[in-house]
This record gives sequence, structure tokens and C-alpha cells, in this order.
Amino acid sequence: MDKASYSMTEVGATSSISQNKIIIQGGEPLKGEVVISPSKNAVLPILAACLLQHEGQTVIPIAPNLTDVQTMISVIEHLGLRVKSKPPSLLIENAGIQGNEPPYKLVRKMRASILVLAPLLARQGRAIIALPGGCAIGTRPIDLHLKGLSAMGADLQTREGKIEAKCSELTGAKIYLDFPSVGATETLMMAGVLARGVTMIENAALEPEIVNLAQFLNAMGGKVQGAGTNVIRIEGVRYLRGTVQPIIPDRIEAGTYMVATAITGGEAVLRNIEPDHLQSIIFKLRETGTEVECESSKLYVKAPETLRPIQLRTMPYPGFPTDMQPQFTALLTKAQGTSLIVETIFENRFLHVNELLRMGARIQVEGRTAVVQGLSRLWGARVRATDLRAGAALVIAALAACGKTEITGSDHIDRGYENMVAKLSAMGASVTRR
Ligand SMILES: CC(=O)N[C@H]1[C@@H](OP(=O)(O)OP(=O)(O)OC[C@H]2O[C@@H](n3ccc(=O)[nH]c3=O)[C@H](O)[C@@H]2O)O[C@H](CO)[C@@H](O)[C@@H]1O
Ligand SMILES: C=C(OP(=O)(O)O)C(=O)O
Repeated sequence: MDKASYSMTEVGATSSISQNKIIIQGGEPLKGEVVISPSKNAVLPILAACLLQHEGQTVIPIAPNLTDVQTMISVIEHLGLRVKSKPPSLLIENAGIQGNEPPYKLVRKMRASILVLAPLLARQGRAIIALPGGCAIGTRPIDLHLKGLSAMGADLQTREGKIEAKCSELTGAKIYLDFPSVGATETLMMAGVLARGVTMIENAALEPEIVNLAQFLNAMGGKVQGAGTNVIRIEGVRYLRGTVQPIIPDRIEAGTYMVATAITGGEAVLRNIEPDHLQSIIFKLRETGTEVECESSKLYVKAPETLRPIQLRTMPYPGFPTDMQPQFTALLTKAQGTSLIVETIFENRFLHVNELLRMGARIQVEGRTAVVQGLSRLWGARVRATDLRAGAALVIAALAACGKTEITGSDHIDRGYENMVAKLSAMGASVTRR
């Protein structure tokens, strides 16, 4: 991956983040190349896990410049860590944690802030953190994080919207997760790595971001086995040191550009991808007739003459990711027939549908199922991104729509897409920010 290109994108991203509206003139097929950024969902827990290291510096050679990453950096800085260089290359020094309560103004911005709870408990024996609460896509409780920590000896009280956690020492335990929660698996891995004895997480999440976190914990001196399978075994150690940790490519960003290419009748090459992580997305895209070929870290995608309708069900990894459901909903409005989408992970993740309807889509939602009638003639409209992937779906629909679309709430998009306007423009789209 070309490091220089990230320095350029950083400048672009920083200047565009303050502008809140994305304007797209639809109808241009996406052509050319796009470099996929490192994964948001991998770098966030790794930054939180820097709280665990007793000495030394951690280097993340390339991190994405996203508002969520900036928020997590602010959280760990507030807790005493020094982040000595900013994206794309991060150098994090832990010369001692200060305090145990990240400020609410940061925590409320991002659900992933909850990931500092376990490291604070492990290192400080005490943590106070505001409940991340519900957000647009569902209620998103954290009961599995808390049940696991409690089994490891933490005393947890919820008062006035805050979790107050303390322990004299975390001890290893056998924990069965009722659902393979990504966040709960990450919390318990971070708790287990410095706990006394052995922690077993059963029905653990299998996501590639879990494996990336395990690589980091092990490179720091931890003993984590089985990440990427549904049983993770962690033998507690007493001491962790800084290291160098590469971040995996963002599979959801890659999927988003694949779908954007398919809906616009385009043809593109994605660089810096990990094909293994994209299998379900590639499989479902091929079912629509889209051509997809991979060659090591490069992926070629070509839109078909006509898109075929498909059936889709979101599932934990390696199933089809919920974070790609809104983008596929947009894509399937253009298929030649009726598609069925079932969202099984979040109970309220069809908020993009109302906005797509304003653009001419024909979609009916009944509970967790959306019926998408194809061959819609999409037209430009004023629409609002209600969350990150809803925003991505609107961008995708706008690229294929007739006329101009104005998307407000683009700060949601900046949480997870590095320099999206510049990347799409370089592929021939007519996109600006205002
Ligand atoms: C920063 C990050 O990595 N975010 C990802 C992570 O979120 P996150 O880690 O929050 O997602 P989880 O896997 O924990 O959540 C999945 C489901 O489990 C439920 N649940 C979760 C925890 C808990 O204690 N109790 C409980 O009931 C949630 O409400 C949801 O219905 O995985 C999601 C599912 O792939 C992705 O959509 C998010 O992009
Ligand atoms: C839901 C997402 O992120 P988060 O868990 O940070 O809200 C996402 O990345 O689509």
C-alpha cells in the first residue's frame, strides 16, 4: 500500500469532515481504481487495547483517518496515553494510565467507547463509563460484556446512566456468549489477557477484526489462542509491551465500492483487499450477475448488463454482514425482479428505506424483512443519512439516480469512510461537499 497516498487523503479528509452535505449528480459509471483503507472496526479495539500495555510504544503503520478513530484517540489520550503522531501512522505510548472515566462528551459519540471498560478494569481495577445507549439501528445492549466481566470477578453497578466497575483482580473464567457478539468477544479477550488464570470464551464471534485484535494482544506478549474460531482460550499474563501492529483492510468499505460499481454499470479495481474476508459479499454480488475476480490483494469488479434479484439474510461472520445490508438494499432497487432481505442482527436497521423511497425506490418493510421491487427509476432528492451504512446506501443510490441528490448528515459517513468524496471523484463520479 502506498503510504504517500494516505498523507494526501488525510488532508482531503480533514478539510471535508467539517462540511455536512454531500451532493451527487448521478448517472456516471464508476471506473478506475480505489485503494481500500484499513478497517475502522479493527483499529478501534486495537487502540483501546493500547491501555493494556505496561511499557513501550505501539506503532500502527497505517490507520484510517476517520472521525471514529479521532474519537478513540481522544478517549485514550484523556486516559493518559500519548498519541505522538496522527493518521495515517500512529505511535501510541502508554507511560501510565491517568483516571478511569472517559468523558461523556466523547463516549456518547461512539458506541465502541465501551471497549475501554475492560482494559481500565484490568489495569486500574476501576472504571466508570457512561452507557453507550441505543442508537438508530437498534437498542444495542451491553449485557453480554457485563455478564462476562462479572464472571471474571468484576463488581458492576449501573447508576445514573453510568457503569461503575471495580475489581481487586480479574480472574479467568469459562464464559458462554448467548450470541457471538463482536464487542463482547473483544471486551472479554482484553479482560482475559491480564487476568489470573485461563479464560475460555465459548460461542465467540469469528469476525476478522477479532483475529486482528488477537494478533495485537499476542504481539504485546499475551497468550490468546483460537481467535477466528468459536472457542477462544486466553491464558492471563502479567505484563504487556508495545509492538508494531498492521490493521486489516476494511471489508465493509471494500464491499461498499463493489456495490457502487455494480449499480452504476461500472468496472473497477479495488486495491488493498483481503479476499477471504469478502467471501459472502462476493458470493451475493455474483448472484446478482456482477463479475468479481480476486488476485491476492486486488479485486476486479464489473457490473452486469442487468442485475438479477437475490435473497439475502444478514448473519454473524462468515455470514453476510449487517454492515453491508443497506448498500445491497440500494443495489437491489435496480435488479430485474423482486428481492428479499432479512436483517437478523439489528432490530431497526431499515432506516435507509424511507429515504430510498423518496428517491423512487419501491420497498416494503415488514418487521425484519424488506421486499425490494427492482427496476426502479431512481431520481435525485434531498435525503438524510440516519447512520453510517444508511448514508453509504444513499450515496450508492444517488450515484445511480437521475439528477442531483443532497445527502445531509454526512458526519455519519465520515465515521467510517475515509475520504469518500475524493475516492468516488477519482472513479469518475460527480460528487462534492458543501
Ligand atoms: C465497532 C464495531 O466493531 N462495530 C461492529 C460490531 O458492533 P457491536 O460489537 O456493537 O455488535 P455486536 O456483535 O455486539 O452486536 C450484535 C447483536 O448482539 C446484540 N448484543 C450485543 C452485545 C450485548 O452485550 N448484548 C446484545 O444483545 C446487539 O444488540 C446486536 O443485536 O459488530 C456489528 C455486528 O457485526 C457491526 O454491525 C458493527 O459495525
Ligand atoms: C454499526 C457500525 O458501527 P458502530 O458499531 O461503531 O456503530 C458500522 O460500522 O456499520
